[in-house]
Amino acid sequence: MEIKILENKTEVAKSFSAYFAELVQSQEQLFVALSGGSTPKTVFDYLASEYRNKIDWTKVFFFWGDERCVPPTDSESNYKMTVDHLLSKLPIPEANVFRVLGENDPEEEALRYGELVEKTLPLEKGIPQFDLVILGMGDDGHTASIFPNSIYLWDSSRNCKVATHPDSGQKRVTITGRVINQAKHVVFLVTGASKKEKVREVIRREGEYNSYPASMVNPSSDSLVWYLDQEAAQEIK
Ligand SMILES: O=C1O[C@H](COP(=O)(O)O)[C@@H](O)[C@H](O)[C@H]1O
Repeated sequence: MEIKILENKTEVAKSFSAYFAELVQSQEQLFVALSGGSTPKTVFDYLASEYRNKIDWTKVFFFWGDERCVPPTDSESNYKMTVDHLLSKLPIPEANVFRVLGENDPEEEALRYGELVEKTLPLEKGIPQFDLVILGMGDDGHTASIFPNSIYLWDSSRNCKVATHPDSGQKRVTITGRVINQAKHVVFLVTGASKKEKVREVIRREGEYNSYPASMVNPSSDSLVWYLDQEAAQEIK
């Protein structure tokens, strides 16, 4: 595991964007699973303004690692956030964007999306292989939409499952552990002081770490990078 500690969210965005651009350049095509959350928003803004014309976006295929079960116009939608901050500003073909249909029945959509991922991506040991999975970590240690009270979803034999937010009861569609850990590269983007305790526990394997889904991320490729700002990294320095 590699840990990059940057000054602030903007520096995280800069550093990750440079890594992303290199990755696109090194491959003929790049299958990426995006996350929602606060840090990607800044990263997407940065990519859109600084890399709009520096990346061949026709080589990039966007999927989502998790989505809230709401229409694509809802302010809670991870897809909407990505459109507003990134996709609407890029010369990327519509056919390269594979959103989770959050407006559909959650169980049917989890099945459909899992099958879509399986028929579109290359398979490695029978499991769809993303080139890059981008993850966030919630203050409670959740990642994608696998929450601590439903950590069993991690080990599902399916590519996608329906998850339920523990407080709001909102349904989500999430990729499962087998897909995350099969990716060629996995990146965590985590910023802010509210994450510092879980960052320490997960990275140092301390306290209740094994009840946090984020601690199950361990790609078989061994390529795992944590992008942290100073605030999130306070307790591991
Ligand atoms: O609900 C979600 O939260 C996590 C973490 O988001 P953050 O705002 O606490 O950084 C995110 O990774 C996930 O995609 C999103 O749906």
